[in-house]
Amino acid sequence: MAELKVEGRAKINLSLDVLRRREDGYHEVKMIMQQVDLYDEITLKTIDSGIVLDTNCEFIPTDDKNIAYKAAKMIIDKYNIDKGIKIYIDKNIPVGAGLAGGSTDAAAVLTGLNRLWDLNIPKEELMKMGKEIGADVPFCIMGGAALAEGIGEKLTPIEGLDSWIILCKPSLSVSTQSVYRNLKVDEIQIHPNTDEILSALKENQVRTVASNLCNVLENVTIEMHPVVKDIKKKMLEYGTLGTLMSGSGPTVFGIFRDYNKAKSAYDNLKKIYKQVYLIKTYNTREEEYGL
Ligand SMILES: C[C@](O)(CO)[C@H](O)COP(=O)(O)OP(=O)(O)OC[C@H]1O[C@@H](n2ccc(N)nc2=O)[C@H](O)[C@@H]1O
Ligand SMILES: Nc1ncnc2c1ncn2[C@@H]1O[C@H](COP(=O)(O)OP(=O)(O)OP(=O)(O)O)[C@@H](O)[C@H]1O
Repeated sequence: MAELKVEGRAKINLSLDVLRRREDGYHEVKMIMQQVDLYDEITLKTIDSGIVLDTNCEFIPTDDKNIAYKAAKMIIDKYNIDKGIKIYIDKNIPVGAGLAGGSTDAAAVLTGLNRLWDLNIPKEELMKMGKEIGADVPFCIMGGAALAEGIGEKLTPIEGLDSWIILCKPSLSVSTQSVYRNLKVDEIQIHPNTDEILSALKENQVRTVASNLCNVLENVTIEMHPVVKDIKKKMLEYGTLGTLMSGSGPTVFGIFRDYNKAKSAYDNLKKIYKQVYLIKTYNTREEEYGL
């Protein structure tokens, strides 16, 4: 039986601005997304019929509530596939962390099944399908780094950041919906300078990117979970160039140019927090794999 392994990478938000609340409850955003080299490994195996999902992670559903399952169902229904699929998710990305862990699994299933079953679905169509599953899914399909607008689905590929990243997640999960719900768009005090970050990225000016990091959801999550602020403080104490909460949180990332400084900060954070990762940004786009 045909089998394929696909990697689904996590993302961080170098900036996240919210422009307005829409009638449907979603928010119009303007954000800079960057993939990082922390990934779930998804194994896809063709079976006679049905969708079977299994994982090494006790915190995610294995039925149709798993968005990777939803992605497979969407492909099977839309393209009248007369086969089934067995999905195994080897999870490395923390769950409910602001790192698009679920979205990237769904994206990996969409692109993976397209390849496994030679469906030749254009990338734009896969991204459209992805948007129906979640706002972060189209970016996870595109990969690399992008300016994201609309609800996050209008993507412009950009020059990515080349640096070491430390991710530090406190032992709690955050519901993205509750963070957006608690955001008062009219009362946002400081908005990111998105253009400044974009031009710094073009020149690979890591320091300028690091000093302009800004996420308007950060204070909402800090209000609920002050530990996010503590981690940011520690990151600065341990020498990061800049630190920010990713997405709706609660994961905090820190940017480092120098590996030795990053390693020393990692060792120190590891003494306090359980989920700490030292990784690099990831800038290879999926076109380079011929997906
Ligand atoms: C916080 C980010 O991760 C930043 O990249 C995204 O904006 C959220 O992306 P996501 O988790 O893929 O979002 P979805 O799964 O589509 O939506 C989860 C919930 O977040 C809220 N949501 C999401 C995206 C958006 N632009 N506006 C919103 O208000 C909605 O209440 C929605 O019910
Ligand atoms: N394949 C999946 N991986 C992780 N979580 C999933 C998956 N499918 C469904 N979920 C559910 O989605 C919720 C959020 O998980 P996820 O890890 O995607 O959050 P996140 O990292 O905050 O994502 P985002 O940054 O896109 O908001 C969890 O409650 C989880 O049970």
